[in-house]
Amino acid sequence: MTIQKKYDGILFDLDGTLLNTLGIYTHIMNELLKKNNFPTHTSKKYRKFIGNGAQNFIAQCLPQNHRKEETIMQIGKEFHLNYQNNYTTHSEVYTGILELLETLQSTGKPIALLSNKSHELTCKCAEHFFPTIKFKQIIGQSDSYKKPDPKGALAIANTLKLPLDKLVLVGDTEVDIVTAQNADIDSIAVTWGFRDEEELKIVAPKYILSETNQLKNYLL
Ligand SMILES: O=C(O)COP(=O)(O)O
Repeated sequence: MTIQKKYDGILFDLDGTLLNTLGIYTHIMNELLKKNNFPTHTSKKYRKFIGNGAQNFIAQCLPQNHRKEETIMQIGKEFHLNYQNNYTTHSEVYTGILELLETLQSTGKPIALLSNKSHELTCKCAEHFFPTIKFKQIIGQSDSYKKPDPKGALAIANTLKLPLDKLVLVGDTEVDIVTAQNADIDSIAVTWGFRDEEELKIVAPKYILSETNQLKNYLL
């Protein structure tokens, strides 16, 4: 696909785009499900459950007849606590991503993080997995921000002081692409994360890429 324009600022999704967290979601959730005598899932199944925040993730992991708010909140609390204690494990930066971020940084291109992982965990993961990267802004999920609400993307645009048509959001789920569309910025969908090309095509991202090394042609 030909690239129509280069961008002055980049908003990255975290899970499934920069960081492969499928292992930690699978590990923690299966432990919690076992503890509560609920059936566990394969990582292939978990892949589809991630992307729309912790509460939504937990609801989908539970058996249909146990999705009461009370149960979701209780398992959610334990999930968050376990994640906080183990966020450095069972997760890895996708090949080539750290080098790409370092190159973007060295060229002075501003980069930011916009995630539906809790704000606290998003910041911790950024610091641990990308210690050399100074993200201009990090926004994780909170009462104020949750993708696909465009508020987070617009707050980043404001911080970067860049017009919306100079920005692009790179993400791996339909929630990311719809967030970009809601904010009126371009999107690049990537297929190395938690969704397949067929699923991403439905929401019509501007570009779809299947390998991390293709990103530099669009971002640098
Ligand atoms: O917790 C999630 O829903 C995943 O977070 P993400 O927005 O970084 O993909």
